[in-house]
Amino acid sequence: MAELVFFTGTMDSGKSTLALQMDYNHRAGGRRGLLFTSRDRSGEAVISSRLGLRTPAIEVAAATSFWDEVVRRRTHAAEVDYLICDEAQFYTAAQVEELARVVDELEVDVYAFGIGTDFRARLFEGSRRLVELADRIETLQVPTLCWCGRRATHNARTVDGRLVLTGEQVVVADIAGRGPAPADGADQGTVGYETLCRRHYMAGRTASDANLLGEAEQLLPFGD
Ligand SMILES: Nc1ncnc2c1ncn2[C@@H]1O[C@H](COP(=O)(O)OP(=O)(O)O)[C@@H](O)[C@H]1O
Ligand SMILES: Cc1cn([C@H]2C[C@H](O)[C@@H](COP(=O)(O)O)O2)c(=O)[nH]c1=O
Repeated sequence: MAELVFFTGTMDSGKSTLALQMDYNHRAGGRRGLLFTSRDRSGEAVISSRLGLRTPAIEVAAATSFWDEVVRRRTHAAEVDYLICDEAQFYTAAQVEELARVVDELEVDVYAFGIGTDFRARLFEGSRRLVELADRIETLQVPTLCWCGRRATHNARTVDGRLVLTGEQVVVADIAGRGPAPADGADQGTVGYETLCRRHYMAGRTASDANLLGEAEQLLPFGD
């Protein structure tokens, strides 16, 4: 029986790596699949892992129909056994519903990968629908860590290292300090992301706040 599985974790938790490993193993087992992504950080239609792997993928746009993509290939006698769907947080609820239909009516396995929540700790539309519809939800095994050493559970957006809570929901960028700053953040400071534990996310304390405080404490005029 085909299934819809949602693999989720914070940014940088290994989702794209796992997506490419799943594809590799299924392909090696003689199955045929299609790879999809949406707004990959590289700016290209690829699934890219920070471990250096990258594989071309079909870019998911607002008009993309997963049903049509599978049916068109099957009409031309091409088998499709599974779909790998990266950056699934960016898919619409209707697209996720279509993925569920592809599983149930076409018997195609769908493996979806994405972050759950945005920089305001609100579920993305695609992730919400996946949580609601998936047969299984798997949390990535290797935890990312907050600067304090606790497991990171939240994706904070930073501008010049400071946590921000205003802005567009979608701003494609990397963990702060990795990769080029996105063009739309160029004139307002450098936009990046940082994974934090809930305690430090709620307190709005990023690694650079902690460093600044550390430096400030070292400069305190003890003895005065
Ligand atoms: N140089 C490295 N050596 C070992 N592991 C690395 C290295 N660079 C990245 N990684 C691993 O890759 C993970 C990020 O993988 P990636 O698939 O890009 O994440 P995601 O898609 O969830 O954002 C990191 O959490 C880390 O475990
Ligand atoms: C939290 C958050 C993230 N994004 C973007 C930033 C990255 O381009 C992707 C996540 O990529 P990853 O492979 O999981 O590292 O999502 C965003 O647009 N808005 C947000 O709030």
